[in-house]
Parts: sequence; structure tokens; C-alpha cells
Amino acid sequence: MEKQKVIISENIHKTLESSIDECAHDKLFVLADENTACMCLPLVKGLKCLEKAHYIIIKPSDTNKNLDTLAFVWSKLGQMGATRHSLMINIGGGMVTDLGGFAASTFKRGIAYINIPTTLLAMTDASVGGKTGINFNGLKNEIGVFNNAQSVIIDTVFLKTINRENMLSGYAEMLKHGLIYSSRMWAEIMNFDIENPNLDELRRMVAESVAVKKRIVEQDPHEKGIRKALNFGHTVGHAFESFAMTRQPILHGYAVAYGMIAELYLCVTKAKFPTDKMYQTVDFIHSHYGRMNITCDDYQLLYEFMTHDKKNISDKINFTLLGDTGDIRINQTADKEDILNALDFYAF
Ligand SMILES: O=C(O)C(=O)C[C@@H](O)[C@H](O)[C@H](O)COP(=O)(O)O
Repeated sequence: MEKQKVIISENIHKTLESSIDECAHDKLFVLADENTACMCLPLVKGLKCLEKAHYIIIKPSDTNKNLDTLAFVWSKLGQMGATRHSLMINIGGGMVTDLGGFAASTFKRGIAYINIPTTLLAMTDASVGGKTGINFNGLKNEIGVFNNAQSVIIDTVFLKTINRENMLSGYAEMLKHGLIYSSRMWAEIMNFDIENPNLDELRRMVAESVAVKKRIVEQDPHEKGIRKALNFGHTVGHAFESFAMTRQPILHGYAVAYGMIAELYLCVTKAKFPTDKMYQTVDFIHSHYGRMNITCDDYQLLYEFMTHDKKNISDKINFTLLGDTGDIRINQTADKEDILNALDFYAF
């Protein structure tokens, strides 16, 4: 895959105009969900380059990141005359950039697309790195392809449109980047007041977080090795998220935050991660994200979800663990007993 162009923009109008200009196309499509259509599209309204755009609006939330919504987008593209030379702009959170990226990557075997992430999660994680896809059979991102957006335009002006929960959801992925990158970055993230954020400061931290992700993706775009570091917290996190979808869905970043609690326990017990840093991180997560209650009766289903993790090889459940902040250990396996102990640590 080619290197991805990620632009940290201070003028969304100008950046979008030039990004569209750089990408020759016949027809232009804009994909948004119902929330972004009313909260974010007004911020790009009136742009000359969007005058002739065709809009496709889908239902919001990860529960709609599914085959039905994907089929709806493919149908709309077909009905509105998209060709292989068309361009799609995905404007929204991770659900829109994941599903939109997949729709574009597969329609007529692939049309170009640009991501404009509007949530903190999409800015720091989902929109960057070319992972596209949908949930299937109750499993997270079960179907998808790696295919980079032509460009990703990150403008923190959109953060004014999101609520506390979505801000925290994205911040969990930034905390993950801190944990896998360095003690300094981890400490900065732990000490920043994300509940009353200074937006200039946050903008700088977003750029740093994106740089951490981008560097790793460029080394290993198809997740054969070091990219698995970006999946820290996700073996258990995705199991929590799939589990929650059967009851009361939770935001992706909350699931990752809870997953990091269980996986930090494995880091301590299997990779000698410092216990004090684990407890500091766990306290941070509890104080901002609360808890998702699970009991021992739920462990078997959670374990079954983990058996579907995309990092697994043969029958072993694969984790990315840390020996310390920034000390990444990929392809670590844990047996069922270790995993149940980690769930116990999370639950009590
Ligand atoms: O970009 C990656 O690689 C990641 O693993 C980043 C994750 O934070 C992200 O949630 C990703 O979409 C999860 O991918 P999956 O392959 O575990 O479904």
C-alpha cells in the first residue's frame, strides 16, 4: 500500500478543496450519517467543490455498521451513477469511515475515497491506516479490506460537535497510543483534563497520536507484525463490545478502555509490566469511563468472542502485551485460565 496522506488542517474549506482537486473524478459522493449530516455538514456547506456532490445519508452508530447499511450505500452509488472514476468523501465518526471506506473499496472493485473524521476516535484512529470494514455475525470488523483513503483530513474544529462520551471514547485510543509508545506520552495523557479540554492543547496531542499510529502502519500496513501493537486492549475490548451489543451497546473506546484493564493485568502477570502504572491506568479508566458490569456467568461468552480475534493463529488467542510503557510484545498467547483471571481482575 502507498503511504497515506494525513493532513492536520486548520482550514477545512481550503484543505478539502485542494484534496478534491488532487483527485481527478467524474462524480463526487458524500457519505454521512444522520448525526453528522446535521452537526458537521453545515461546517463544509457552501463549498464550491461540493456544489454538485451527491449525498448518501445512513443511520448512525456502530450497530448499523452492517451488511444492510453497506448494501444501501452500494445501491445508492449505483442508482446515482457512480463509476470507477468517482470519488467518495466519508465525513463522520469511525462507523462512517470504516463502512464508507469498505463501500468505496469494493464498489466496481474500488473507487477513491477521502476521509474527514469528525470524532476524536475517528481522528486519532479509525480514519487512518486503511482498515475498512463492517461488523458481521455479531463480530467486530469481521469483514473488510485494507485500503488507504486517498487522503485523511483532520480538523479539530469538528470536535466542538461531539459530546463527552464520544470525546472519552476517542481518548481511550489516545491512551492506548501513549501506553504503546512512551512513558512521557502516557503520563501526558493521564494528566490532561479531557473533561474540560483546552482545544489547542488537544489539537497538538491529536497530531502526536496520529503520528504514532501512522509510523506503525507505514512499517506494517497489513498487520503481519508490529501493527498488532495498535490492537492493544482490543482482544478483550472487542469481546466486551460484541457482548454489549447483545444487551446495551457501548461506544468502541469504552470497550477498549475496559479491555485495556484486563489486558494490563496480563501485561503485569506475563510480561512484568510495572504494577503501579497498571493501577494508575485502571484508576484513570474507572474514574472517567465507569464500569461495564459483567459476572462469572458471562466469561464463557466473552471467551468465545475472543476465539474470533483476527490476530489469532491456529487455536491460540493472541494478545499484544507490554513489558512497560513503550515496550511492545506482539504475538503473546494466553491460555483460558489466564484469560479468566484477567476477566476476574476486571470484574472485581
Ligand atoms: O489500526 C489498527 O491496526 C488497529 O488495530 C487500531 C484499532 O484501534 C482499531 O479499532 C481497529 O479498527 C481494530 O481493528 P481490528 O482489526 O481489530 O478489527
